[in-house]
Order: sequence, then structure tokens, then C-alpha cells
Amino acid sequence: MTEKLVKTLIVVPVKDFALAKSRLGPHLDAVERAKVAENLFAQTLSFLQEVQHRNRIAVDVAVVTSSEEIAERVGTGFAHLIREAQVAGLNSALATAADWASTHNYETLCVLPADIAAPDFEEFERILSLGGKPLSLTLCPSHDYGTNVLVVTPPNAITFTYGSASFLKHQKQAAERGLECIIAPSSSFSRDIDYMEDLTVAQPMLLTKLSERRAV
Ligand SMILES: Nc1nc2c(ncn2[C@@H]2O[C@H](COP(=O)(O)OP(=O)(O)OP(=O)(O)O)[C@@H](O)[C@H]2O)c(=O)[nH]1
Ligand SMILES: C[C@H](OP(=O)(O)O)C(=O)O
Repeated sequence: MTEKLVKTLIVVPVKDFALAKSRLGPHLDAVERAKVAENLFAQTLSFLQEVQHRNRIAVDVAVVTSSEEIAERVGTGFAHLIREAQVAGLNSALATAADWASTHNYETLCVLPADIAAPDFEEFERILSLGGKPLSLTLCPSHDYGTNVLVVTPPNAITFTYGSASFLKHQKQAAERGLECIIAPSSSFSRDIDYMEDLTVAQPMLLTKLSERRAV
């Protein structure tokens, strides 16, 4: 059997659940915030496993984290584990992932945060298929000018600048570095879970689960 050539690595950055989702702080306690982060991570991994099973685009999956708990979970699953070189935030973790991808001969890196509210298969495959051209950056913006999907070829062609209005910063960088920049808006990838409103609008079931826990 000939092996399918895999040239794209999808990396999911994940922070320690106990430290995540601080912007939900005014409404949820620490245990609830960790539960939200854990549920979203599980949803993201199931989504990517299904992307692999659908087999329309050959991809490998990796998780970059500094958390031992998350590392243990990944260790028993289908994704590669990339350890953060140092605990220095999301951009540093992704720089480590890009180095790992280059070292392991991936031509393209796709960054998918673990907090997308409602990822859709067709939309994701469309975004991936737009990416992957030599020297290119494909960006799917969030509704508030964040970057919810990023596809870069080669993996180390940019310096990640996640944070406030990162979609605009990534776009600017593509222009400065002479990369072809493809903008791929997608309604299903436009919302990540940052604030309570995002949970209310996009993950009402999760909110119900949390209030059931409160009622016990
Ligand atoms: N590996 C790694 N992942 C991170 C780090 N910071 C954030 N992430 C992940 O990046 C994605 C987007 O996270 P953010 O929305 O910036 O942060 P968050 O912790 O989920 O939420 P806030 O605390 O409200 O900012 C999520 O999958 C996070 O788990 C980091 O320092 N290292
Ligand atoms: C990481 C950041 O996302 P936020 O969670 O702040 O929308 C971004 O998209 O650059």
C-alpha cells in the first residue's frame, strides 16, 4: 500500500485548563472555567480526528502545551505532542511548534486554537485547500479581528503575533515579508469562546451543563 504524503501539520495550542478562559472570570468560577476549556479542547480533538477520517486532505495533528495533564492525554491519542520550549505565552509556543514542523519536514502549518465555538468540516477543508501555496499565509478572521485559523507555508515564514487585532497584524506581516495573503472568512470559524456572550450564543449546551453542576 502506498502511503499518503502528509505535508500539512495542524497544531492546536493549549494552555493549562486551570489558567485558561480568564475572561469568563466575572461569570464563572475557576472550576467552571477549567471545565469550559477542557470541553472545548475535547471538541477540537474530536473535530480533528474526524477531519483525518474524512481523508479529503492529508493532515497530521499536533498539540503544543506546557501542561503535564494535557500532555498525558495527548500521549494516548492520535496527535503528536510538542512541548513548549519555555512558558512564555501563545506566540512563543507556536514558534516552538513551527520549528518542530520544519524539523519534521512539514511544508505547511495550520494553527487551530482550541476554543472555536462551532467548527465545520466543509469550511475547514475549504480553508485548508486555499492554503498551502508556496510562500503564502491564509487567514480566517474572528468576528473581532482575531485570527481563528492560520495556514502558513513554510511553517516558519512568519513571527506569530496573536493577541489584540492579530488578524490585521498577521496580514500586515504577510505584506512586509512578500507572502501571498489569502483571506478566508468563514461564519463557522468566526466565533471563538472568549466572553460570556460567546458561550450564550454559541455553546448554550455547555452553559446548561455548568448550571446543572451549580444546582447539585
Ligand atoms: N500552548 C499554549 N497555548 C496557549 C497559550 N495561551 C493561550 N493558548 C491557547 O491558545 C488558544 C487561544 O487562547 P486565548 O483565547 O488567547 O486564551 P484563553 O486562556 O483561552 O482565554 P483568556 O484567559 O480569556 O485569554 C487556546 O487554545 C489556548 O489554550 C500558551 O501560553 N501556550
Ligand atoms: C489569541 C487571540 O484570540 P482571542 O482569544 O483574544 O480572540 C487572537 O485571535 O489573536
